Amino acid sequence: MAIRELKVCLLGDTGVGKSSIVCRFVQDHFDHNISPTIGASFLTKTVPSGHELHKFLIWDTAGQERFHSLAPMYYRGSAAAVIVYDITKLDSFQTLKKWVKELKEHGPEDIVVAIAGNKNDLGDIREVPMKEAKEFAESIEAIFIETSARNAVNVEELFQKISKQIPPLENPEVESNDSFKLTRQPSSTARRCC
Ligand SMILES: Nc1nc2c(ncn2[C@@H]2O[C@H](COP(=O)(O)OP(=O)(O)OP(=O)(O)O)[C@@H](O)[C@H]2O)c(=O)[nH]1
Repeated sequence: MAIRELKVCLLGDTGVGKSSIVCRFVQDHFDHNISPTIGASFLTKTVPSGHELHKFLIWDTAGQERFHSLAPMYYRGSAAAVIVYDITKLDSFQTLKKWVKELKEHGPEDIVVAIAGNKNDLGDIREVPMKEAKEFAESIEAIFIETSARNAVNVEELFQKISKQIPPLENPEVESNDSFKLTRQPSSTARRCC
């Protein structure tokens, strides 16, 4: 079975739960006291997708404004970007829109964009209506899903949806032989997610 390496980056405001989503996806773990990412962290996970295996090379970026200028290193060459907002923070949805604009202007042309409304376990203090976010996602032809890293809701599904959006290889043999050749990845300050 062909293994395809797919670079994926996570973008979004600080505290929306990017690292927690990655941690849930890769290690099925949630840490209430997770610390903010410094620079970016890198993790991988391989999942089956049709007749292929998708090895996600996941760059979890730091949401703090002081790290914003590093982001192009992570979205450059990405097959997909997951832009995360916190459903309880309207501001984080505005930040998401800025990321969409930046990706459109400077990101890879064929990048798959997924919008994740995280912390949906906190629906009683919701500030971003699901309908509004869904309509926005539709308007830019992005994947949309609400997640809870805390309760393990829709995190696997988020990455499955991304896998489905990636067109299958026309010549799997070539990629299969190449599957362990990595393009150079930018260095980063790695952080244990959990
Ligand atoms: N209730 C709830 N809390 C969550 C969820 N996901 C993350 N959190 C909490 O939100 C806080 C921030 O989570 P992080 O994963 O560090 O957020 P981040 O987006 O990676 O933040 P930066 O690294 O600063 O960019 C932590 O206290 C998490 O425990 C969730 O689904 N539900």
